[in-house]
Amino acid sequence: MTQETVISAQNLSLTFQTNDGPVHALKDVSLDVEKGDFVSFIGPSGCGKTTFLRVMADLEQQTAGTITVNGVSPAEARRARAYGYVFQAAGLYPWRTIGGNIRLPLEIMGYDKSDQAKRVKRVLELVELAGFEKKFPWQLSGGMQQRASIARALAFDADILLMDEPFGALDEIVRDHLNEQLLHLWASTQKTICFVTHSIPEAVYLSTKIVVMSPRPGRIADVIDSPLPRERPLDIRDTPEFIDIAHRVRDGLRAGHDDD
Ligand SMILES: Nc1ncnc2c1ncn2[C@@H]1O[C@H](COP(=O)(O)OP(=O)(O)OP(=O)(O)O)[C@@H](O)[C@H]1O
Repeated sequence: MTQETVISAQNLSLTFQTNDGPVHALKDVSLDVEKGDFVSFIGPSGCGKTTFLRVMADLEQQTAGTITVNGVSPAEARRARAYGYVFQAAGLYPWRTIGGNIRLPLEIMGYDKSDQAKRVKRVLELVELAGFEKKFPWQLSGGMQQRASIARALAFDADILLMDEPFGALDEIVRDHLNEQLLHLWASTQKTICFVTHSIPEAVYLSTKIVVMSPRPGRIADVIDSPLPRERPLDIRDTPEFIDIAHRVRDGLRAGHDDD
């Protein structure tokens, strides 16, 4: 099978100039993400996970190195609406209903009204918010708002989903369920997903590739190609294979800390 590289970073560095001096958020990061990969980025706070995602999304510019998204610059990929982005905070417009928030990118992209309605219904079911379409964000819990923001990023079917700790604020049962749903969605749509998390089990459960990062400056400490099958029931988390990968992630995180 020929692989198609969707995101390619070569010796990518990003240094923020601050009043307290330069902050080396990313240093010499090289990574290829293939079409259909589910890549998790895991590492301690401040290791540059969000910054890396923001460079992919053209929300930050690297200070050295190169990066392409779908073979073009992040700016061109953004203009081509190559990706949906789910932020840590839900970021819903308070004056729009949940349905209205999810519909917004579809309206901007010119989907017809009946297609908009179908898509809103489908993604609301996917995140278990069916029936909440007419509610306003402030009428939902924080976790439900985050699920709505995930629905919004799923609604327009971009090939790439960039997800920055989307499930961090959710309780464990809902999180497990959304993890399962996300895997189903990924398997059925063959999207490429880049996913930031602090959770080792979440990274191992979801990913085909786990990128372990270390701080100061943000570098890649380990890249683990998961040997787990793509079809994953939740109880795969009790298997020796799963536990082995989790150990390797933990070792990578620990090695990064030793450099401090
Ligand atoms: N706009 C900015 N200006 C200056 N420094 C920044 C800026 N954005 C991020 N940083 C710094 O860059 C480093 C990497 O930040 P980043 O948010 O990418 O880390 P992270 O791994 O996503 O952390 P967390 O897990 O806490 O979300 C941190 O030291 C942070 O303080």
